[in-house]
Order: sequence, then structure tokens, then C-alpha cells
Amino acid sequence: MDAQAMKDRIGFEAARRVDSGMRLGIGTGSTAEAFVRALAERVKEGLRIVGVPTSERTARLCRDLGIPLTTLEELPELDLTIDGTDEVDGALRLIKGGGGALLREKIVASASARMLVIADVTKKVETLGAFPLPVEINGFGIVSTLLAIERAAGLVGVAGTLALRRTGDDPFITDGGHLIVDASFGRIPDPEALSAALHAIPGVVEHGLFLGLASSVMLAGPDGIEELAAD
Ligand SMILES: O=C(CO)[C@H](O)[C@H](O)COP(=O)(O)O
Repeated sequence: MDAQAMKDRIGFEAARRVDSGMRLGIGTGSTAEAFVRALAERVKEGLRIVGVPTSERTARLCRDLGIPLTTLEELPELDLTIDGTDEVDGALRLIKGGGGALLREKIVASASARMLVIADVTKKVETLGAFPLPVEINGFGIVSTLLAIERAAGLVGVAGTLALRRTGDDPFITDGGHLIVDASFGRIPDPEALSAALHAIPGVVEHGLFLGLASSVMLAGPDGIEELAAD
């Protein structure tokens, strides 16, 4: 099964977990898009849901496919968020933000009673950190913020290069108008400590460590779907 077929399979399975009447957070990325396409088919067949998208990109796709949308202002509490991930460990801790939507993704997941994560098996890791950690930062005082990130990381035993994310020659700008720094720390032995250290930096808007948010994870592989659930 090729990569797209695995995404389509997991997207289809995730869409089956959605019940009529649900208030749904809708994730961002290629796996989330496969879910959106499968969800749209169910909506056409009569499934009644209302979704809150985690990015402008997802909002556009949902609108094109006829999925009813609202905002968190209108609907501040959701039943379920379904989203992809860049990495997941055995404790269901995630690194997200490869698509640059981590801030809205985290706000939406935090407003949801449950978060179902969908991915292919290659995203499962022993220890988080092979995927560079996206850190969303304010545009003011970037150099000071980068130095503070380096210092904070050092205090919790990680180090590595920081790269400002770009789109061509220009900095990548998030839906919230911020910048993203991709931090290649390698192995992150204590994600909770790193999360707290990054949150203490004023220029850091949010980071891509999603800790204690995922309730379950469905991983598609060549032999079928593996499911991991929080204790
Ligand atoms: O966090 C994300 C976007 O900010 C995505 O969910 C993550 O990057 C996974 O994307 P894909 O399904 O395309 O591999």
C-alpha cells in the first residue's frame, strides 16, 4: 500500500468514528485532508456535524466540499478533534506543526473533549525529537527569542540548530501572523520540562509539543490499523 493509500484508509476509518450531532475539530495536513474528504462523503449521505477548522487551508477545503463550519467563538466546546501528527510516542505525546498550524491545532484540541490522532506507522517513535520541533514565535525581537530558546533548551538537556521556516525567500507566516522556528534538538528526553521552559519565554507564542491532549491514535500500516489509547 503506498503512502497516499494509507492516508485514504486512515481518513476513511476516522470518518467512521464521527457520529451525527458531533461538534468536530478538523485538523490540518495531508492525513487530515484525507479525513476531510471521507467526512465530506458522509455529510453528503446525511451525517449532521458542524466543524471548527484548525487552519485557513482546512477551512477552504471543507467549504469546497460542503462541510458545515463554524468558529470557536460560536462553539467554544467541541466533542472530538481529529488531526494528524508528525511524531507520536508510546505515551501519546506528539510533535505537531509540520504544516505550520500548531497554534490553532492546539487551541482546538484543548477545546475538545477528545482528540483522535491519525497517521501512518512511520510517525510512531520511541522518543520524540527526530522531527524538528516547530516553535511559533512573535515577529518582535526574534534574535532575543532565539537566544532564549537556546538557553531554555540547554537547561533541560537538549541542544540543536534553530531554523526560521521559509516559503521561498520569505519567512513562513502562520494563520495567526507569527513566525515558525524549526528546532532540530534530536532526542527530547523530557518533553514536559522542555514544554514548560519554552512557555516561559515571552516571545514564544506556542510550540508543537502536544502533551496530554491525544486520547487515542490510529496508525495505518501495510498490515492494517494499529490503535493506541491513553491510559
Ligand atoms: O501538525 C500538522 C500541521 O500543522 C500536521 O498534522 C502534521 O504536520 C502531519 O501532517 P501530514 O499528515 O501531512 O504528515
